[in-house]
Amino acid sequence: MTEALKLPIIDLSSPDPVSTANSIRQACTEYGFFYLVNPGVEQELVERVFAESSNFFSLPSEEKMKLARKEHRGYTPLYAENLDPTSTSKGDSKESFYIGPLEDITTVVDLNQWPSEEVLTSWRHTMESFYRKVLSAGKKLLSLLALALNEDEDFFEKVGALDKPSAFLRLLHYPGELGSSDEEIYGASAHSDYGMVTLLATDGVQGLQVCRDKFKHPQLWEDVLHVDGAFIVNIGDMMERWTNCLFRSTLHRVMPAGKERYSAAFFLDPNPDCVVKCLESCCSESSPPRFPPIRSGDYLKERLRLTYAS
Ligand SMILES: O=C(O)CCC(=O)C(=O)O
Ligand SMILES: [Fe+2]
Repeated sequence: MTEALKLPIIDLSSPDPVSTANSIRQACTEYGFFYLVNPGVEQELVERVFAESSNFFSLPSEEKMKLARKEHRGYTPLYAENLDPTSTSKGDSKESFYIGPLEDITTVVDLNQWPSEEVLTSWRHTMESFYRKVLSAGKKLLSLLALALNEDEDFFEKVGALDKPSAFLRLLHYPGELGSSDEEIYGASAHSDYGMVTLLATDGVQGLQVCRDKFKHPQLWEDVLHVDGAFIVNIGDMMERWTNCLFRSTLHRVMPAGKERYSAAFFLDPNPDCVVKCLESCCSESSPPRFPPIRSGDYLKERLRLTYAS
């Protein structure tokens, strides 16, 4: 039996940054998860993203495999990924599509892969609009996270995290029918996110669960219900390092719902050259840094290598 978790609700449009930052601090220390309302991304756009996502995932497998993941952009088929290295499962029952930074074409080549415009005419435009809007919500949220950590609101800019951030939009599709199997198959097996912060849009089909205490046995998994118009935000491991574990990167997973499910996760991670080093306000003589400083790009590369190793 699982119970639904009542996560805190943070309003990104609140005119009072100080009280919002206080609420964020509490949410991140207690849960590492919260709902973000009024993110400045229209519901109509979110619905179009899911409709276009469905158009892509409905294409024949050979078509999708033409855009197979390269440079961490493009399509990953069912069972390609096992997020829980301790599990022997054949992989997660999800397929996905990654879209990386939308570089200014005058300065850097676009490494993204896009479905043919003849087949999916408005697909790229929809995804680019969504990417830009969520990135802008994420940057605003990071200024509040900085305040929540007693830093200046432009802290993440000053340390170089937001100069060409490593921000990846991942469209996810969990099929409804899985066929029979002896092994336990997860939509997404238990994991914590690797980076700074994740903003997740879900389509209303249940499945996401969190485990607030990973050391407790047996583990208690609680449902995170969908809230219309809200993003589900969670703290990633890199932010946990930055804050010396003050902010929690919480274990989560997606259970098969017996019903098809779409979601879109936006992983907002620092520029690869940004060095993640314990914040002064988060360590002391009695609580020294638990992790050495690390270049963000090196950390993420290793985590991704392990995920796609098998
Ligand atoms: O699809 C979801 O609800 C969660 C996906 C997720 O946790 C991830 O991709 O890291
Ligand atoms: Fe995740």
